[in-house]
Amino acid sequence: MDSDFDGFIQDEESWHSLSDHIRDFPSNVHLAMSLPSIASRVPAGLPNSQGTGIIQPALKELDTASRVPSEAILQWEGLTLEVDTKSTSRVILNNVSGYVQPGETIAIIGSSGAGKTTLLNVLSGRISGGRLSGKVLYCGAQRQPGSFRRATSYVQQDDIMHSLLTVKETLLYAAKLRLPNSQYSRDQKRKRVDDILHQLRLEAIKDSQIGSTKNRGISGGERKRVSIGVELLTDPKVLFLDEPTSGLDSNSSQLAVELVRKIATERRIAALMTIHQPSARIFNLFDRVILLSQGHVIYFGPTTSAITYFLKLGYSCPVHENPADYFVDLMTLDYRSDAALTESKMRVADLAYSFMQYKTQLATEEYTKAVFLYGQDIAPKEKCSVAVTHQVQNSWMYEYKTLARRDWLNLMRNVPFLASQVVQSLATALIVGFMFFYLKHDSASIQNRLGVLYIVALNATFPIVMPALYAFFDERDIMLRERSAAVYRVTPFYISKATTFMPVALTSSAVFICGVYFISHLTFSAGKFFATLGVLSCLNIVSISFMLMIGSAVRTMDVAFVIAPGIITIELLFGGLLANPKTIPVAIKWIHWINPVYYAYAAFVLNEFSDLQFTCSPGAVCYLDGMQIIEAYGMGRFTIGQDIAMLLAIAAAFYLVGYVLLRWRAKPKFTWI
Ligand SMILES: Nc1ncnc2c1ncn2[C@@H]1O[C@H](COP(=O)(O)OP(=O)(O)OP(=O)(O)O)[C@@H](O)[C@H]1O
Repeated sequence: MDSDFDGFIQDEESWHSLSDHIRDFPSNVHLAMSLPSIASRVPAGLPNSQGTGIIQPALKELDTASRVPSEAILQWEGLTLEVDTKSTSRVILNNVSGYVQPGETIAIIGSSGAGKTTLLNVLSGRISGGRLSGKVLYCGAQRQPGSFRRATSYVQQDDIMHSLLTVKETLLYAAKLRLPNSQYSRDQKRKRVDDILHQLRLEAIKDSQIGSTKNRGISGGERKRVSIGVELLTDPKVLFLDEPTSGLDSNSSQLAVELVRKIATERRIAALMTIHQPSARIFNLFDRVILLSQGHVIYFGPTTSAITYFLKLGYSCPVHENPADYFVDLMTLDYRSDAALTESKMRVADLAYSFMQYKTQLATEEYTKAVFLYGQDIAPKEKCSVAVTHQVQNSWMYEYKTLARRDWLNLMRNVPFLASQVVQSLATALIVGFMFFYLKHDSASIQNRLGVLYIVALNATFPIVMPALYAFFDERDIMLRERSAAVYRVTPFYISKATTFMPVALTSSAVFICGVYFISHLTFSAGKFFATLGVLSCLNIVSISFMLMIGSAVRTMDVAFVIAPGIITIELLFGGLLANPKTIPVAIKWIHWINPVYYAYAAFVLNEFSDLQFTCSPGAVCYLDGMQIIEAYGMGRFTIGQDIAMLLAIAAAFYLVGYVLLRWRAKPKFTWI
């Protein structure tokens, strides 16, 4: 096991030096160790604070829970998390204990890498990987993942939202999806949104778009308040916030914390937030603070007692210094030199050890009454209840309709995307149309007809898949986040995506085929035109299903943008024009049997050439009958109907695989204790 304390705590000399400091620490009580991982490293024979004996082993008989007020909504004891790194394992959280009561706001403060987010994730039930021990109790009982998730909310550090929705729309769709129809009417949901807008002072910007790095929207502080508002809609009993002030200026940071505190107090919500280095004003807003360093608790208690506590340890915070800065400096390892690092490690170990002793002392009656840690009762006595307000899920159809409306609104607002789809289709149709202008019925037109039909098929692959894949990744991240809060099912999301991308794909293909058909003068009859359009629509459906499958299978967009074009290129290679299907080696022949481009192209060729007659040009390879061409190119194996059936079967297979992969990806893989 390895940690930043290694090489220090195991070093006997360091422990002796540490014990010198500890010896001066409160000596009116019996000192004992309750932090097993440190205790186990104390060299045998180290004198205790009175210098009269050996430091006692952990006092197992001390029930730390007995010190936790009965109204604590969430309490955690002995949380230890160990993760494996490449060469060794590392302790990220070390015997962390604490609790939070309704109506109070607690800050987890520490330098970068102290374990703040990890602690918040463990408490909110969002930790995966590593070996986690200890216990987390909700209302004094073990947490049930489903009901705990519904009773709590988590505001993530990065605010991922639909950039084209307005503030009010964002909250309204969140209310529609998160609040059950059985308990909230449409008007009540709207009222709830208005209340949140008012409470978080968002009324002035309620009609502004959220925006993103690409299109400017509301400010960072406003975005954060919208994120908080979304999570407050369900009236959570516990609100977790990961670095809600990160990236904000001091005024916005203060406003965010002030509002959280105010709402937490008014609505009796227990708010727990990580914060890196708050200003003095923000620091004073917290009811209690947890100071973390290298996974160890350095202090947990009322904010107002922190200065006194550290003073008792011999660390006097200068009058004009921000206490939070002072504490974080104390807790931070100094990597500027070996000597500074050793000294800072000593100090941090000293602080961790001192707090551990305080915890032990608190078990005694005198200390329970002492001013330091549990002297203040923030919450009036109230009974904690595990019953949650929002347990009923909305119907599948309601979720689908709401998600589809939200997706559609987003899509329609994405004017550059829509315009580029239409312009691309129109421009390509004109170029292709005039390149193969007014095809005749001679030998040369055979090659041109085969070429133009291949481009029609090609135009339903890359131009459809790539932009949709890009849009899907943004949406998928939002879905994964909303799913982690059990906001809706995966199926309505998936079907909503499949159905909202489709009209755009079909429209751009229709624009393209109309242009090409009439300018190139492909064989025109209503039957042939609509048959081509029908096959093209089926290929579009396959492309959307392929996009969903890749988007669900691959974790990052960078990889998806390598894999998707690679597969499409193979499809085009085996599509029937570049290599004759009859001559493909047996070992790889199967590729064209599962290749949608082949079936679409075969149907196009069959449709176009089946009734055509050609004249022979002197010196050219001569085919008089279109059926000869179909036979020569290996395109007549199936009827158009069979080709369409194969396309739809491939689309169904892609949809299914994509759905299974997305479900797997969206399934929470968290460790529960
Ligand atoms: N799964 C993991 N595997 C390996 N190391 C991890 C893992 N999770 C967290 N860590 C490490 O644990 C330490 C604490 O991480 P955490 O994100 O909790 O820190 P933090 O206090 O929130 O820091 P910051 O303020 O920079 O976000 C870091 O050094 C991090 O690299």
